[in-house]
Amino acid sequence: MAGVDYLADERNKAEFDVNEMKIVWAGSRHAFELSDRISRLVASDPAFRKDNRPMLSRKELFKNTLRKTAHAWKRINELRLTEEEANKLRFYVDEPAFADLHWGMFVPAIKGQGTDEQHQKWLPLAYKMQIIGCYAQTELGHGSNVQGLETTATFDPQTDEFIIHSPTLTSSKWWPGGLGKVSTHAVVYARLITDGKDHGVHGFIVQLRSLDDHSPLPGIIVGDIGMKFGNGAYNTMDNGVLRFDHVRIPRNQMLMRVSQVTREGKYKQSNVPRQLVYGTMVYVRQVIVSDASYALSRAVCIATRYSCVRRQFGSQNGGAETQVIDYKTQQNRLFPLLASAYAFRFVSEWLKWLYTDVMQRLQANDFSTLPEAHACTAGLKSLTTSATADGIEECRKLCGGHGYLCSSGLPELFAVYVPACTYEGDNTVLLLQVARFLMKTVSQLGSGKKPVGTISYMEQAEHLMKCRCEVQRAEDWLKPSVILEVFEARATRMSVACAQNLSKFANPEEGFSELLADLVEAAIAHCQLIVVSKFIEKLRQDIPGKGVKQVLGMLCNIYALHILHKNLGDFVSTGCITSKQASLANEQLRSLYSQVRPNAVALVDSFNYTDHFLGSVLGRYDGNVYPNLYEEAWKDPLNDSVVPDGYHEYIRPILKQQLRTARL
Ligand SMILES: CCCCCCCCCCCCCCCCCCCCCC(=O)SCCNC(=O)CCNC(=O)[C@H](O)C(C)(C)COP(=O)(O)OP(=O)(O)OC[C@H]1O[C@@H](n2cnc3c(N)ncnc32)[C@H](O)[C@@H]1OP(=O)(O)O
Ligand SMILES: Cc1cc2nc3c(=O)[nH]c(=O)nc-3n(C[C@H](O)[C@H](O)[C@H](O)COP(=O)(O)OP(=O)(O)OC[C@H]3O[C@@H](n4cnc5c(N)ncnc54)[C@H](O)[C@@H]3O)c2cc1C
Repeated sequence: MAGVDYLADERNKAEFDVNEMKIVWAGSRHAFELSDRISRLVASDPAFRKDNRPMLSRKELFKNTLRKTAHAWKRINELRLTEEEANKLRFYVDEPAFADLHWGMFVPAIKGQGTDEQHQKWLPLAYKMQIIGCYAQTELGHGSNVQGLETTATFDPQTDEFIIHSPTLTSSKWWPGGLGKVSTHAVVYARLITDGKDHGVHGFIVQLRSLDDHSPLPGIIVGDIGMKFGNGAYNTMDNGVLRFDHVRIPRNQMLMRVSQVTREGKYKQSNVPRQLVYGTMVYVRQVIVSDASYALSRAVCIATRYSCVRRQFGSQNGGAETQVIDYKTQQNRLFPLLASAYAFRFVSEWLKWLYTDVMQRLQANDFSTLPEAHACTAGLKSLTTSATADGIEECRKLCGGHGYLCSSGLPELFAVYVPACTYEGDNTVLLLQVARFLMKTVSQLGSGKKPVGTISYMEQAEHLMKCRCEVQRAEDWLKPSVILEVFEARATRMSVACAQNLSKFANPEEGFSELLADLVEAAIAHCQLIVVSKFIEKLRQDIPGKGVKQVLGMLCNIYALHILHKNLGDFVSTGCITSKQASLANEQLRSLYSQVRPNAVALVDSFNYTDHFLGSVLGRYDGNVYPNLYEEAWKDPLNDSVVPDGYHEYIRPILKQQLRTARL
């Protein structure tokens, strides 16, 4: 029956104003209206259809992505969309493509590492997409260890050029998105060599393909690295391989904001930190945290709606069976993910603010907050992408068997999302960067250097090392001050314990290697504290709308207490809480699940996702799952004929042979 809302009862149960929550989720009324308008624009345009993706061959899939990107670009220009609107359009088209790397990495690399002159030359071309670029850093032999890259850029003073060369197989660039088949240019990271001296890795703008016929330029070998995990999924992207055979580029194509090579071949460094060469990664990690909240919220939306539609067991006297969302086990798996989606959304908003602030300071040559920005973006990228990848898979399981069907939208979402744990920095490697930052902070305690920003809690280290949690009743766990203190105490104690263990080693690097696993755990504790504290900060703001703040308060407590429950070992072994307090936290968590339950569907409606964007029969807004799931099955090309191709060659002979055997 068209037009019936099978989830209407669920929507009527909501205790808060959904329209106001939509604005909180979007970030502002402006952001909500923009997002709403663009999502409808995309959903109503048949050119952006995506339901056939898992069925397409790689070539068809890729060509389809080219077509969609060209169409998106046409619409962006026709409608004169702003950058914010264009970015939303890209988001709702929901198909990884070369343009992501062009806008998300190539342009920011030039902006962040180029000089004014280089901006003037390259940015107008890139903004009009008259050149298309990618970010060619990773090689076959090295990704995490950027300082270990092997590609060389040797200055030739005779011709005033750099010679870009791939000296070994392992120096082949490997993975850059958009490189395989599309990019005309790349920012290539290579070891700068002048007068026989190696100055380490720097960025260079290199043209790869002819702007006339797209053929690779002389000395360049370039192609796609092959199929990746999952059908459809990230295979819309042409991740590429690239080799250089003594390719010459003019000297002014080295990105020269951080350091320069003069006409005479002299190497000079500006008074900006060398780490700015890594600046594009900081930018993208911050974008990835925001994407994590969107990917997780999407999976949670599907699993929540479907859990209300799906019924199993519990029918009494012929009445309806139990909605699976009413099982406490389902709630215990689903609601922390719902809470995490909101938590990641708010922490990503804050991270965006932090990034903007750092950028403004950099303009004014204030580099003081760069280490914290690096630690926060690295740590939160790691924490949120790992939790999101696991969360999407959990949502698939929460949908039972039907979650395994492509039409649930969850397999493709998982396949497309899971590389986020690796790209832009392997999650463990990034946590170790946080750990280094923590160890440095601990070692400076008492030196007079005040820890600031997200690490300022360490200023209270003396208190946090010995404080006792005051919880006596389950409700005490609802106090933000209580939650904050135990998270701060746990993070401090884990960091200090690592620092004490490190000090037992004569060689600090040897100690660091030995303690890697503990260091990663300390880094996770610190990052979880950031997420919890930013959620609490959000709740201190004025949030209008009936019941909105209250229900967000429940989610904040669920997020914190669930983390506490999952990491009881840390909290109890560091003496931050007692086992009795742990069981009170669990009791409070159960009560919070019951309070959130009537609001569950409204909380996922607040994401304001169209059915097109969700791409899931199970997550449909109207909850009309079964007829649509049934219909969807018949669309599979395997059902085009009643008798399958291959019957005569393979099935019939077996059947006949079995008949003969049976007669014997
Ligand atoms: C239609 C059109 C629409 C148009 C619309 C237009 C709208 C716009 C559209 C927008 C769309 C966007 C979409 C995006 C999609 C993205 C997709 C994803 C693609 C994925 C791309 C990638 O995958 S791309 C490669 C990333 N590859 C890594 O990620 C390597 C990790 N590996 C390292 O990152 C380093 O190698 C590692 C480990 C730090 C060791 O670094 P190292 O060897 O130097 O060693 P150390 O650890 O000693 O570090 C030395 C000192 O540097 C400090 N430091 C280190 N990093 C720092 C940093 N970043 N910033 C500051 N400081 C840093 C550190 O804290 C130390 O500081 P100190 O000395 O003071 O202690
Ligand atoms: C889909 C996708 C898109 C990508 N797009 C781009 C792109 O556009 N441009 C680009 O330049 N690159 C790109 N990459 C490459 C990506 O950035 C790297 O793969 C990533 O940084 C991880 O590096 P790696 O592959 O060298 O992993 P490795 O470092 O080899 O990791 C292997 C294992 O070793 C562990 N490990 C490594 N070092 C340490 C250490 N010091 N301590 C403890 N454990 C360690 C890791 O935790 C991991 O478990 C992309 C990758 C993917 C998957």
